[in-house]
Amino acid sequence: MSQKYKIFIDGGEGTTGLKIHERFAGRKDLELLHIDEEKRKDPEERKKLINQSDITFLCLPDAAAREAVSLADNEHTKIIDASTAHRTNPQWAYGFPELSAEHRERIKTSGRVAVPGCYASGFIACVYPLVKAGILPVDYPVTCHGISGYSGAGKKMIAVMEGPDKPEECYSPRQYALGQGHKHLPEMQKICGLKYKPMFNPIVDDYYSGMVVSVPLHTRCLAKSCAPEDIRQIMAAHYEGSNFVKVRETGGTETLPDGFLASNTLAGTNMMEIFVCGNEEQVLVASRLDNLGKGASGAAVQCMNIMIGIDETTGLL
Ligand SMILES: NC(=O)C1=CN([C@@H]2O[C@H](COP(=O)(O)OP(=O)(O)OC[C@H]3O[C@@H](n4cnc5c(N)ncnc54)[C@H](OP(=O)(O)O)[C@@H]3O)[C@@H](O)[C@H]2O)C=CC1
Ligand SMILES: CC(=O)N[C@@H](CCC(=O)OP(=O)(O)O)C(=O)O
Repeated sequence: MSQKYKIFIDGGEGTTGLKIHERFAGRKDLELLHIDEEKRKDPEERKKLINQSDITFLCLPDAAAREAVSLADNEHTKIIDASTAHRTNPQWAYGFPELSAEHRERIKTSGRVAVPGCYASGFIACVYPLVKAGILPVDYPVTCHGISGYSGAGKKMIAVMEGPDKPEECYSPRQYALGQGHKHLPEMQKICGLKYKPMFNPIVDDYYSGMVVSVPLHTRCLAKSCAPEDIRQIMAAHYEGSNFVKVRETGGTETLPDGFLASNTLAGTNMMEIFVCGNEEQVLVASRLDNLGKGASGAAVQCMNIMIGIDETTGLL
């Protein structure tokens, strides 16, 4: 390989940034640009490296991600942003290539790619195909439940959960965003084309990473009456041929040991699994993924691979 892509990870010492570093181990087609430890928050130094790079990853809080974009002052550098800052910005590609050929093409040709939120990835994976197929009406009052490992909240929560003064309540699952203002709601609604914001009930639990996102549906309120197997077939057709999104062969609880859908089994991978369970009246569509994998660093590297023309089936992730 003659050309090496110059890569800078802004926020490379954070949870998502470190996972991207891990994914790059052994990649001979990439040259990583390193920032001095003491200058890693210095806008001048970050600006220099951003503009030297072919591709910069932003693994930063939203405000710092916006600042980083403003520091890029050349036509060449492509930016892949893991934060929430640009996910509903029409000038940015939404980095979920399995949604449609148009999404994949936009990622391939864009200089600015926003990586989907972790819960948002799980939700959109379940809902987008059903809206597109005309099964889920856009004015359906959608509800969503999510359970995530604590790494989803980044370094600060990891320090609390793994520190010596871990509060007693952190040994239990904790529901949050109770006021229905979670930061992923805008992208969930916009990308799926829903008329109303979904009700979203996230729970963070006492394990490191992995998540399950589920969407309960009353079949009588769908555009046409659907059994779980009909919905599973729609999902399977949508994701047919996908390397990283797999729709489980059999619906119902048969695919799940003891009927439990564990949240941590895809940790460390870029995989997502879709399950369709329930009965003629009530269907549950659920996705399982790693919040740090397909929900963050895996998705970011997958987008980069698409941008530089690497075949997904090579397994470089
Ligand atoms: N964790 C997850 O599962 C997911 C995270 N994301 C998103 O990715 C982004 C990063 O998240 P995550 O890795 O979890 O967060 P972390 O808090 O673990 O890491 C953020 C990193 O950014 C650094 N940082 C903060 N401000 C600046 C600045 N001005 N200049 C340079 N570096 C800065 C922090 O420095 P310091 O080390 O000093 O704190 C830290 O190393 C966030 O926007 C998050 O919402 C998206 C999907 C999933
Ligand atoms: C467990 C936990 O706290 N999770 C985070 C979501 C992390 C994430 O994905 O943030 P992005 O918006 O950058 O995607 C939360 O609910 O805010």
